[in-house]
Amino acid sequence: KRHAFWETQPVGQFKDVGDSSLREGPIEPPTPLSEVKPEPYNLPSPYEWATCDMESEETCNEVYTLLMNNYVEDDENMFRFNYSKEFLSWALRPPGYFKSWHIGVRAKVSKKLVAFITGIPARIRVRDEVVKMAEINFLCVHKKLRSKRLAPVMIKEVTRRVHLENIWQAAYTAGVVLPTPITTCQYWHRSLNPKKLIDVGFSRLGARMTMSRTVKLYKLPDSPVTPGFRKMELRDVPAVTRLLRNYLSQFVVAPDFDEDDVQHWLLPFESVVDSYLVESPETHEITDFCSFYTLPSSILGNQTYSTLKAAYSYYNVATKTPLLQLMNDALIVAKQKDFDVFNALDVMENESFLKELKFGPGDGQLHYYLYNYRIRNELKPSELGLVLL
Ligand SMILES: CCCCCCCCCCCCCC(=O)CSCCNC(=O)CCNC(=O)[C@H](O)C(C)(C)COP(=O)(O)OP(=O)(O)OC[C@H]1O[C@@H](n2cnc3c(N)ncnc32)[C@H](O)[C@@H]1OP(=O)(O)O
Ligand SMILES: CCOC(=O)c1cnc2ccc(OC)cc2c1SCCC#N
Repeated sequence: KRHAFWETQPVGQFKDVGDSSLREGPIEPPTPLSEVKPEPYNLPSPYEWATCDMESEETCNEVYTLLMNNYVEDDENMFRFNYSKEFLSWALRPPGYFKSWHIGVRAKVSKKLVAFITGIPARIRVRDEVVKMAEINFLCVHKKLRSKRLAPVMIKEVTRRVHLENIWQAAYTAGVVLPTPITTCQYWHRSLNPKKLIDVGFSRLGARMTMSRTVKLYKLPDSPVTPGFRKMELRDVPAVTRLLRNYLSQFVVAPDFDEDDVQHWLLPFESVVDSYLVESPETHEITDFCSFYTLPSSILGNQTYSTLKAAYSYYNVATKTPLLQLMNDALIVAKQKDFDVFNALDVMENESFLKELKFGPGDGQLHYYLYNYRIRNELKPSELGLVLL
């Protein structure tokens, strides 16, 4: 069978695509908590479940090392994501998080961490419904344990633990096609250090282009051009929350951020997330906002370079400054911070600036999924207001 596991799950099935008789919303009703399986699913005998305490430096380090060696690689095995320990601790401990949703699999004898999957709670709005969901991420099975059907067991276990907290929906992304994407996005890349990207083999010199001509093509001013452009501070949380909630209301699927969420997800955190805003010099009103997160990648099989420093566009709101100018200022500060590349998905209004700011389309796609929630028709990326880490 094509998807032996996913065809058993309450997700949109390929055979249902286009069936307009199916209503939008939950696919299955909640189960009474007394009927949720109280004990963990069975693992193959050499392995055991382990709840990972991400407040523990040692455990954080084990998770970091597992992911550094076994997490997502691009199709050409040129890069592998290398989420930092600080990033993982931040990404997994938002307001209201559950430690029990940070799930590891260890070898019983050696106690070695060999697999991982996580959930964090989030309020996600789908059209007019705000739904409590789990955002599932960092699913990883050690390279030596692949293709043993471990992933379905891990997915069922995180599902069980989410159900125990009376949450029945989830959101997740993947580079692979599963039943059934709610939308499919394209990655775009803006070179900040074109020489390095050419040296590692990601980019190629354009026809009739010299290296110095290419460096000049991607050159940026030394500092942002927008008057009042500054780093976000704690005192800005209420205004940024208002700005962001209003902006995100236009999208079909978007997070329902409150001030605590904004303080966690968008306040600058060194080497993890950067956020800037425009405070009008005249009125002191906060009119615009931009942010990006730091996700390095290991460069596989290159003698000269070991790490790619990549910035990923996060949430951006332009109400007075043109979005093009705001994002160019984001590129300028990312270059100042020595990032090699600035990546963005074609979600929200990003399409309006990608080509003009010299982003090039990537060859990877990112599929978005909802678990136990049917969307009537597939969304356009521009209808999506959700960025998962
Ligand atoms: C109400 C709460 C609900 C919460 C849960 C919601 C759902 C959350 C879902 C998770 C969201 C994660 C989001 C996330 O973390 C972001 S996507 C990143 C996923 N991780 C990686 O790509 C890291 C490198 N790869 C690996 O570690 C392994 O290849 C993994 C572990 C990916 C699969 O391990 P394996 O050794 O290669 O494979 P088997 O164990 O033999 O299992 C094969 C089965 O797994 C299905 N598969 C493969 N990749 C998948 C993926 N990325 N999502 C979902 N399913 C995936 C595959 O279709 C097949 O099922 P099928 O036979 O039906 O086709
Ligand atoms: C230079 C442009 O490519 C990347 O930044 C990059 C870096 N590391 C990865 C690790 C795993 C990986 O697996 C899909 C992709 C990358 C990519 S391209 C897609 C992410 C973006 N933007």
